Amino acid sequence: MSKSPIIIALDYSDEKPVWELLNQFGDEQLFVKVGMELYYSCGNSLLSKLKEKGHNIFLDLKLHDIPNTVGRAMQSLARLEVDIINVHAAGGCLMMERALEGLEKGTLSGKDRPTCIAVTQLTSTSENVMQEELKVNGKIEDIVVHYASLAKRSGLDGVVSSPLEVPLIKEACGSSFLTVTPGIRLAGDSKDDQQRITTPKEARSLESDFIVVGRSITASVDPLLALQTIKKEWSEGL
Ligand SMILES: O=C(O)c1cc(=O)[nH]c(=O)n1[C@@H]1O[C@H](COP(=O)(O)O)[C@@H](O)[C@H]1O
Repeated sequence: MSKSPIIIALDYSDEKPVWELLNQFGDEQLFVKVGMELYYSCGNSLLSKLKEKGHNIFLDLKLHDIPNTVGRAMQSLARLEVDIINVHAAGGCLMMERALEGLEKGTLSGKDRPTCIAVTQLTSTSENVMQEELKVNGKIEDIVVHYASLAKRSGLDGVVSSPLEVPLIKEACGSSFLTVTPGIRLAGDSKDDQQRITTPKEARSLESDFIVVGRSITASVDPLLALQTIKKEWSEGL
């Protein structure tokens, strides 16, 4: 089964709106993202139901702790058999290496290890905030590429970044190093709290592997039309 390049962020705090949204897409097998808000409310039972429906899952918990804790947490999470899982690259190489080891240990025999990716700089972070609040000096694209290189060196499969940084990441880490890119908006949509954004078409042109889309679908008056528009734009971005 080929996985959809469009990952729908199910940013809800209970199950009801999840099924109200997904029912609008009929029997289509989707790639969905379960983040902290939904996972902390609905837990593993929801993941099982999503899998039963044939959906692919990105479990977005953005682990960031000491290497031992992250490694052991990943060992537990591996048993959930999700497709993608993530950490913060800011935790450093040892933490990312332990994350991967934990995932490998926890993956049930005969099953695939979840793809493990690292968040570089959140798409809600502007260069100014990164420099002034986080006291990370440099240009944001250089920092993103640096974190991507650390993730690659640690053996991870890819990173989360804005589409804007994808060409530089691919140049530094190779074309097969995965880029999963939130910060996606259709023309005319509100930026909300996002800072580094593109349209789906621009993201494809910049060679993102996957786009993560939340509010452009979930807050739309017509989520089905929004998804169709995103798919059309994606196909035009080649
Ligand atoms: O890891 C993520 O998925 C993520 C990383 C990042 O840098 N920026 C980011 O927006 N995300 C997630 O992507 C989704 C974007 O949602 P919208 O802004 O509504 O499209 C949210 O669920 C965020 O948690």
